[in-house]
Amino acid sequence: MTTFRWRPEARAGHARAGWLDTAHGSVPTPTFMPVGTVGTVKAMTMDSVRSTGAGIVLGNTYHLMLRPGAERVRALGGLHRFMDWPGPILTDSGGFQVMSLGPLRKLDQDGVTFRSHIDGSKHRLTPERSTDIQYALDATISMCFDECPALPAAPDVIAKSMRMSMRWAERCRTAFVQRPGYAQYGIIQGGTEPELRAESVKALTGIGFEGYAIGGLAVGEGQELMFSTLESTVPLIPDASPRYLMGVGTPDDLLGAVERGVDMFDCVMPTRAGRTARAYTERGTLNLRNARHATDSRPISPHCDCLACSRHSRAYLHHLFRANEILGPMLLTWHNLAYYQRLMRGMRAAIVDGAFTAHADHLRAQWAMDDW
Ligand SMILES: CCOC(=O)Nc1nc2cc3nc(NC)[nH]c3cc2c(=O)[nH]1
Ligand SMILES: [Zn+2]
Repeated sequence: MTTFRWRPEARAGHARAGWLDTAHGSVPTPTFMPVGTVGTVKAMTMDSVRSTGAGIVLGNTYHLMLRPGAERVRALGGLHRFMDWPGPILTDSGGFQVMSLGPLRKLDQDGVTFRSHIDGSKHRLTPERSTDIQYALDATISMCFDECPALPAAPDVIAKSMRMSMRWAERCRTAFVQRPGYAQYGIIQGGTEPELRAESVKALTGIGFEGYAIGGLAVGEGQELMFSTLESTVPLIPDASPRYLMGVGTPDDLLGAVERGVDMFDCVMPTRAGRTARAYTERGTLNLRNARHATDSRPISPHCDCLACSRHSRAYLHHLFRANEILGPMLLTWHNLAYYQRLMRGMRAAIVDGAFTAHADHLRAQWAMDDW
C-alpha cells in the first residue's frame, strides 16, 4: 500500500530534487506535467507522451464534466483507464476555466453557476461538487475549488477573494475521500501581496493537505512579480510538502521557479506552441513557418532524441506546417514536450550533482544565443 508523500533526494539552495510517491507510481521531481485537457494531450498518443519522459499528466475537471461527463468516465473505469495513462493524473478543480468564461458565469459565496461553452446548458460547481467530480474521475491528485482573481486588482479585492477560497478549501477537505496514495492540494492565493499570501498559507496548512499549489500567478503579473511572490511564499510551505506552481511556464520561468523551491509545474505552452509551428530549443524558440527554414536539413535540435529530431529536418517541419499537414503539430508537440522533459531532467541532475548554479548559468547563456 503506497503512502502519498514527497521524498527529498538532494538540495541546492532553495531548489530540491526528490521523488513523489503516489498510488499510480513514483515520479522524480522537479516535474513538468503535460496538459491533457479533455482526456488527451493534444496531437499526442499516451505512448508518445510516455516516451518524452513525462511522469504525471493534468486533466481538466471543467472540460471532462461537460463532455463526456464524470459519471460516464467513472462507469468506464476512471480517467486512467479511459485515456490509457497508468501513471499519476492531477485534475484541476475547474475553478480557473470557469472564472475565465467571463459573462457566461455567475459567482456567489457558495460556488459558480455557468453555461457550457459547448451547448449552452446550465451547470453549477461548488467545492463539494468539484471534489466529488475529481473522485469520480479517480484523480491521483485532486485540486481544491478556488477563485483565481484577475490581476492587477486592489488588495481588498484580492483579500476578499482569497478568504472565500480559503472557506472553499475547508469545504473541499471535508468532501475529500482519503485513500492511500491519493492526495488533495490546497491552493495558495493572495495575489502579489506577501501578507495575504502568508495568511493563505496559514489557513491551508491549518486545514492540512498532502501538497500545496501556488495559484493566482501567471495571470499577467510579469516574471519579476511572480518570482518575488514565490520568494515570500514558498519558504512558508512545510518543507516536506510538494509545491506546485500552476500554469507555469516558459523554460526561463521553470528555471527561476525551481531555484525558488517549486517541485511541480503545468503549462500549455509546449503543446500549444507545437500546434503553431513554434519550436522550443536549447537556444531559444524557432518559428518553423519562417522561410529561412525551407532548405535547412538540420534537425530542430542536435541534443534531442524525439521522433522529429531523430528522423526529420527543419525543412520537413517547415513544409508540413506550410502544407497545413496534421503531422506537423504531431511531430512538433512531441519535440516541445521532449525538450521540456529534458530541461527538467537536466535541472534535477544538476541539483543531485551539486552543480545547479553552473547549470543555471549555462542554460541562461544558451537561451541568449538564439543564433541557429
Ligand atoms: C490546476 C488546478 O487549477 C485549479 O483548480 N485552480 C487554479 N488553476 C489555475 C490555473 C492557472 N493557469 C495560470 N496561468 C496560465 N495561472 C493559474 C492560476 C490558477 C489558480 O489560481 N487556480
Ligand atoms: Zn526533438
